Amino acid sequence: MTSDASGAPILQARGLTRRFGGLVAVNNVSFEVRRGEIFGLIGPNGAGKTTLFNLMTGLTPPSGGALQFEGRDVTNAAPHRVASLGLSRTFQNIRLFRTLSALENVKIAQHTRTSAGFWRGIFGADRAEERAVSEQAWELLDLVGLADRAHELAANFSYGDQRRLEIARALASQPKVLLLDEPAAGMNSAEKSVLTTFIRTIRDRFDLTVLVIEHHVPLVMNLCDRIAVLNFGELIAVGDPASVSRDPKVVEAYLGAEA
Ligand SMILES: Nc1ncnc2c1ncn2[C@@H]1O[C@H](COP(=O)(O)OP(=O)(O)OP(=O)(O)O)[C@@H](O)[C@H]1O
Repeated sequence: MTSDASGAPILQARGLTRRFGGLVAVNNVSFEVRRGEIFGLIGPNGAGKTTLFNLMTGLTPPSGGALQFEGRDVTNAAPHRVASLGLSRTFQNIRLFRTLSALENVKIAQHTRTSAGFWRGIFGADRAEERAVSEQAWELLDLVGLADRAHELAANFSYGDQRRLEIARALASQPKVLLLDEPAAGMNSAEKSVLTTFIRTIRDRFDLTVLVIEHHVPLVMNLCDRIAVLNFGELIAVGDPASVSRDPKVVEAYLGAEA
């Protein structure tokens, strides 16, 4: 894990709250994420994990509280602003362009951050720019093990492969923080164990901070530097995997239910 000279957190949530009518999906949640760490977010179904990701990426405005990214207030920032500052994510329900190839999916994500823009991502930019974008896209596909299937339609990929393609696409925008919403969903056990190594590799290679929502507890315990546990919208524990897994509140709320 790396940290900047000041040791300041890269992300800081203070009292984040989101209500949907009478339901408090995220209730007064405060935590800090350190630069370079792999930070897990776990909790039972409906605990508020995805809502918290949506609050952090501007998809859902908070009902209360504040969020800082690298010391900047991003509490009410729109998704494109959050993305341009360096937060990129994948989704629990995969959001690929299903009728485009793997390569085109990655290229479009690259063009959303270049001056060329989204449409030139589809219709083509100038030669030099196109070559650079293409090289990076192939590199990312190679990294996620999909280079040999670059020209296949995303719709034809297995769940596991679609999730890897989503990660390649999220990396294409060169984020500082990568948020992964259930990256192991739909993966078999061999793919899950490869995933742990893979997430560590991309963290090191791209100097990333990684936040991960994941239901598969052994994977989270093995992968994460620290873990936050949500239950009914409230943060009930934050700490290293060993201390969190021993925490009686966690055992009762979540791990106990899994046993
Ligand atoms: N747009 C919405 N409108 C109303 N209620 C919502 C909305 N989004 C989420 N909720 C509710 O907020 C609560 C938290 O949902 P959320 O999806 O954040 O939980 P989660 O921990 O990600 O669950 P899961 O593990 O099942 O994905 C749930 O009760 C859910 O039904």
